[in-house]
Amino acid sequence: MYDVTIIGAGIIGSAIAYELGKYQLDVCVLEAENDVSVGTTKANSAILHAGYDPKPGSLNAKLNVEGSVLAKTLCEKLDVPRKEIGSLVIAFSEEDLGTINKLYERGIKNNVAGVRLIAPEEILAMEPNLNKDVFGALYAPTAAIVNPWEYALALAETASKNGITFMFNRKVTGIDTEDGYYTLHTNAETIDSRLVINAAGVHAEDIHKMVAEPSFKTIPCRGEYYLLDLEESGTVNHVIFQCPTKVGKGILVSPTVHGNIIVGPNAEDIDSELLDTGADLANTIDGLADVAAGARLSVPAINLGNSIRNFSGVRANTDQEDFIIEQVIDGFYDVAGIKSPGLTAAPAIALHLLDIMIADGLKLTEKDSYVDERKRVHFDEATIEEKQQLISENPDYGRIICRCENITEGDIRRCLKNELPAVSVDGVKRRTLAGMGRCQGGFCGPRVVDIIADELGISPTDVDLDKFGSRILTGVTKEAN
Ligand SMILES: Cc1cc2nc3c(=O)[nH]c(=O)nc-3n(C[C@H](O)[C@H](O)[C@H](O)COP(=O)(O)OP(=O)(O)OC[C@H]3O[C@@H](n4cnc5c(N)ncnc54)[C@H](O)[C@@H]3O)c2cc1C
Ligand SMILES: O=P(O)(O)OC[C@H](O)CO
Ligand code: FES
Repeated sequence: MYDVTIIGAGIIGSAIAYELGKYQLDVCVLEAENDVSVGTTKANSAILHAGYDPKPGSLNAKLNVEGSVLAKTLCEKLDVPRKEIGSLVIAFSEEDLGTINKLYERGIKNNVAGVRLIAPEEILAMEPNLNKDVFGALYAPTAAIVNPWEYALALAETASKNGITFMFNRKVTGIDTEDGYYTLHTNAETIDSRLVINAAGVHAEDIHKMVAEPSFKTIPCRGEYYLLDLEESGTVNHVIFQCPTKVGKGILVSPTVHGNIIVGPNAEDIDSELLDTGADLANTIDGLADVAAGARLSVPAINLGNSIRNFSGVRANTDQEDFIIEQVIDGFYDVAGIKSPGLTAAPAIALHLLDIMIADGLKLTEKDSYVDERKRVHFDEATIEEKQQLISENPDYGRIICRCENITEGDIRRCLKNELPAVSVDGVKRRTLAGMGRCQGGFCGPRVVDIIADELGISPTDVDLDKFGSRILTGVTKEAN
């Protein structure tokens, strides 16, 4: 019997697991897929929003601002790439000026540090490639960019080191309400748990309906992106937003923590039936055309021809305006409708949930000791002396596998043996960046498949690209000489 079971290992499930890992509790995380961060957490704009956008007084506003502050310390402690580059919301008309004034007032009410309105001259000095027709902008210096999957992984790895059990390829298919506990049915074993936390992203409504009548409706909303080559680095220096509309914060152009430029997202409601079919994450001609047009309004000369990847993510929007964080029935909690700024708010959402659970009677006793730090080893980021040391200890660090991103065999083999190891080519990519470069794995992909097969002791034909069963190879086409 577990004390607490968390359903879902996205940023929300991982942030909750990280907090619960500090206490004397038996906790498990059930994740339908084969890794942390394979849902919405892996495909978003990767912005830690400053917090001027949400309605003052909402949970969304409070947890956004708190989460953005908490992320600063957390990312330092857990060695997660984060850069506080600031954001600009650009006004292109008198009407837009009215909107950024309102956002400024919201920023003040929401206690966002340092927000100010700035004039065209200052904007163009900060961003020379911006449309010269700019009327003004809202500057929020505390907005940051982050590596979202590394963030979730860092929280989950730390939770795992603190004794939280992560069970992958465990889809929750039904929940029985017993006397004082729950029985969760999965595609494998059944799990008994006193308390249950529903952090299942776009599927939170399905999980909710396993124990209670519907109380919210999910309206999945797709956002599509371009990711530009490192050559385009410097196109913009800040996160460049346009004025938000009723469908979202609009199309942004922003650096990523790896030095690429990310462009997107549009906002298109999609049929719930499409979820998990692959069609939910499709890129479309119309969607990408919207993104391109939006990006060109902000940065007229943006070089979308130098795109190395298109991708899309699905927002867990609901018919409720705010995040849904509440006890549904005794001992069962929803953390649902976690749309944007969920990535930013995640650590604050975890603490808010714990406060609710404590008020409901959960007793927390801190462990005598727990891990609260993490250090990544990335050959490419090491000093010359550290590189020499790594190679002398393990010659695998002397062999570059991913030439675009300078990732060594040592980096790849380590992530296959680490806490919560990678089990797929994309799992390796999320942990090491191998495959993230200009050729998108065209060169390094086959070598990565071989290394995974070797480490896991399986045939290359059994190596997955991403989700369980997403095989890349079907058989031998020609024998090596
Ligand atoms: C286009 C887009 C842009 C965004 N940009 C930003 C941004 O810049 N900044 C920001 O703060 N926020 C942003 N967001 C929002 C942010 O990405 C989400 O709020 C956040 O990732 C939600 O995390 P999650 O853990 O709730 O969901 P997920 O990451 O989807 O995790 C839920 C997990 O539950 C698992 N699961 C589902 N059903 C079951 C089941 N039956 N059994 C077991 N496991 C199950 C899934 O496999 C999944 O791994 C954006 C979202 C989108 C779509
Ligand atoms: O379009 P929104 O409001 O869902 O926001 C998405 C990201 O946070 C910003 O691109
Ligand atoms: S060699 Fe790895 S992405 Fe190009």
